[in-house]
Amino acid sequence: MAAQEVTYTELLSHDTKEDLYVAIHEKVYNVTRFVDEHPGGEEVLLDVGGQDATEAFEDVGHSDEAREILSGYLVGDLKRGANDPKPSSASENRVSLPPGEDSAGGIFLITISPSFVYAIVVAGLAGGAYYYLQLQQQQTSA
Ligand code: HEM
Repeated sequence: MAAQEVTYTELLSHDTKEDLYVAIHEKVYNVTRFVDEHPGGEEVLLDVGGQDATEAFEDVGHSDEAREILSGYLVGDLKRGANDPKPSSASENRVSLPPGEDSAGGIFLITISPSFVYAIVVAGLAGGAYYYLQLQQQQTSA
């Protein structure tokens, strides 16, 4: 089945609560039936209705579940004409990032730093204990 194409002009015309399209990562979604269910409220969805919502969607850091919900409302690919706005640089960058790269970086820092601190504390304790034992030995042999 060939993917349906939605022109930018057509996207713009679906900007009301009763008929709401958004574009995310160059795909167009009909989120009319989702507006009332959106955990982030209807207002934010109406704000980006009929527009490219990639940046707004990604800035919030939506879950994989949110992305799955989204895929259920797919209409087709966004078709930009020569005079239509280009994707914002932020959305382009995000498309090229492997999914989860941001959070993976965060997890890496969290797992590295406590173990690093732990290693320093253990080394310090071991060194202190060794020094203390040496002192005691010197005292008893004297
Ligand atoms: C159009 C497609 C969208 C879908 C399918 C969607 C779906 C969801 C879902 C399922 C959640 C619950 C948390 C999570 O699973 O991440 C959520 C939360 C949220 N969404 Fe969206 N969202 C969409 C667009 C947007 C846009 C364009 C904004 C603009 C700012 C937005 C703002 C928020 C906010 C602020 C929350 C957090 C609500 C809270 O935790 O109180 N969403 N969204």
